[in-house]
Amino acid sequence: MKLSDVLSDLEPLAIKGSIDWEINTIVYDSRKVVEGSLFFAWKGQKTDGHRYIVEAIERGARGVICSEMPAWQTSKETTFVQVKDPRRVLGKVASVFYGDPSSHLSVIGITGTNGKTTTSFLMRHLLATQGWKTGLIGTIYYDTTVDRIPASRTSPEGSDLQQLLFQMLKANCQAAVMEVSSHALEQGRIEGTEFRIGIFTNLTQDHLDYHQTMEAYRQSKEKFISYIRTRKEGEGGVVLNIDDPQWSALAEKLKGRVNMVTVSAQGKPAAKLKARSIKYDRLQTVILAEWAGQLYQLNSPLLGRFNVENLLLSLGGTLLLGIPLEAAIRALASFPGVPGRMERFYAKDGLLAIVDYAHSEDALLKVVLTLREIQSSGRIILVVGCGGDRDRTKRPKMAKVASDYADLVIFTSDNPRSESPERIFEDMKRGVDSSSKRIYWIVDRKEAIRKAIQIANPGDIVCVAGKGHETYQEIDGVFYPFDDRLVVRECLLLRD
Ligand SMILES: CC(=O)N[C@H]1[C@@H](OP(=O)(O)OP(=O)(O)OC[C@H]2O[C@@H](n3ccc(=O)[nH]c3=O)[C@H](O)[C@@H]2O)O[C@H](CO)[C@@H](O)[C@@H]1O[C@H](C)C(=O)N[C@@H](C)C(=O)N[C@H](CCC(=O)O)C(=O)O
Ligand SMILES: Nc1ncnc2c1ncn2[C@@H]1O[C@H](COP(=O)(O)OP(=O)(O)OP(=O)(O)O)[C@@H](O)[C@H]1O
Ligand SMILES: N[C@H](CCC[C@H](N)C(=O)O)C(=O)O
Ligand SMILES: [Mg+2]
Repeated sequence: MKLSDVLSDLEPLAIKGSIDWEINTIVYDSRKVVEGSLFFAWKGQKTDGHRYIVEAIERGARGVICSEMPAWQTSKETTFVQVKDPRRVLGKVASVFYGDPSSHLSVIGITGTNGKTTTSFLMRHLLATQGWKTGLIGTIYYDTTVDRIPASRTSPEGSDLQQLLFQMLKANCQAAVMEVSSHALEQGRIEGTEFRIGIFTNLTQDHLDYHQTMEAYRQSKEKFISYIRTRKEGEGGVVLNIDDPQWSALAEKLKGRVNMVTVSAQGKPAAKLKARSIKYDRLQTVILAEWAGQLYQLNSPLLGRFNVENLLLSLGGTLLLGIPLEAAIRALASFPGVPGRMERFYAKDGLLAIVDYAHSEDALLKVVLTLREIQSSGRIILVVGCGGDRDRTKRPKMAKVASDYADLVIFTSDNPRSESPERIFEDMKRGVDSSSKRIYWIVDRKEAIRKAIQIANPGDIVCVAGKGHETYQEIDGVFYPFDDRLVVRECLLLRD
């Protein structure tokens, strides 16, 4: 494909050089440039991509898309196209370059603060059991059904996303399930992608380091609506969790304009799909759900009331795709779970340890409330920390939830990144009575987990929250190997 073929999608402000040459590949990182690349340069938070234009040209970039034309001349023959926002056009151009893959796939996007990964795994499982070959893009990995690569971010940059969708199409996938983060919506990473279904989980505090206010955060999530295909009659649709006040307001706004399935784990009468009763123990959850005036029993190995929300949302997605509800409900019983989400481990003496990914106030609250409900007499021992270089205001709130609801808390490190763990502790201490005898502060996460499992009695539950599936501890730009699940297993063995 030639540069001239994507020019209208670039919405150029100015062009210097030839547009009559074949694009080999589309790149936004100078370190990945190869001969014949079209390099996109934008001003980021850490650095300015324009600084790397020379390097990109030296590596073989044939064209540069930038927001500021360089003042200097290159000795090589390079085309410069000036656009208003290079990042926002990246996805669109890449979608044209890769043959508009999303228009040939049923793309199901999931957004919201918590539950995206869980709902996306559920959705893929449901589609797979109906014989749909389905790719997956999200926090844990990108799976094209041919390749599975660990994810660097929840929602990939525009050109990476289009390439993944293209590979899924090449592998004869019918569908792709994707987590859509608020960062992606804000930065336009999903430009050029057409979604058949959009699922909205919930909206609670997170990422205020990036969005500053909850209103800005909400607005970024709401942008997702405009990417959902509603052109043809009966084509696209949205699934909204109306237990969340933000999404129930959105449901009102969208009424009559798009196909919609509203769900409620709290059994709200206005919801189309709602839980009428929920029972669960340490092993499974049993839900009586109502749809179109009929009751259905749903059994799931997933633990926790919050997972009822995720289960109903995924069923809502399959309903919009025309999959019979009975078949989907049957399939849910065999769902194997999500790595690092309420993942259970047992010691020989019966001690239950749970590894979970709760790293926001709401998620942590939902998790400890679940543990309270399944715990009969023993204690809840919680190991948790707060991430560095992330929303500082959630730290005292997370610490308060931990100390209010758990019997014993060991606060520790969770990816301190460029911050000192002690300084993160200071922020957390604002939410708790740090002199409490029920609270320990141990920077070394391995030590913290070891202590929790060591002091636990067989009837207690130890919950290690925040890192879930992660296999590293990020300190000062270095990713040290670290896996809560491995450490927990190791410590449980030591109890024998
Ligand atoms: C806040 C944010 O979204 N940051 C991402 C963003 O950074 P940025 O635009 O500010 O870019 P930058 O690092 O300043 O660099 C500017 C440009 O120079 C380029 N560059 C840079 C160095 C070089 O040698 N050559 C070069 O060309 C970069 O590729 C980039 O195009 O674009 C970069 C390139 O794609 C990402 O690496 C970076 O992710 C950082 C690592 C990150 O931590 N992002 C997190 C917060 C994130 O995106 N999270 C969401 C939500 C998670 C969830 O809730 O599930 C996600 O979708 O993962
Ligand atoms: N529906 C829900 N409501 C509240 N909390 C939830 C819900 N589903 C999951 N959680 C909690 O949030 C944690 C993260 O869940 P999950 O990974 O599914 O969400 P996510 O939206 O993908 O998160 P992230 O944006 O960090 O990738 C879980 O480990 C659990 O503690
Ligand atoms: N997507 C989230 C993941 C947080 C995971 C937690 N372990 C942390 O590092 O805070 C983020 O990047 O903010
Ligand atoms: Mg996720």
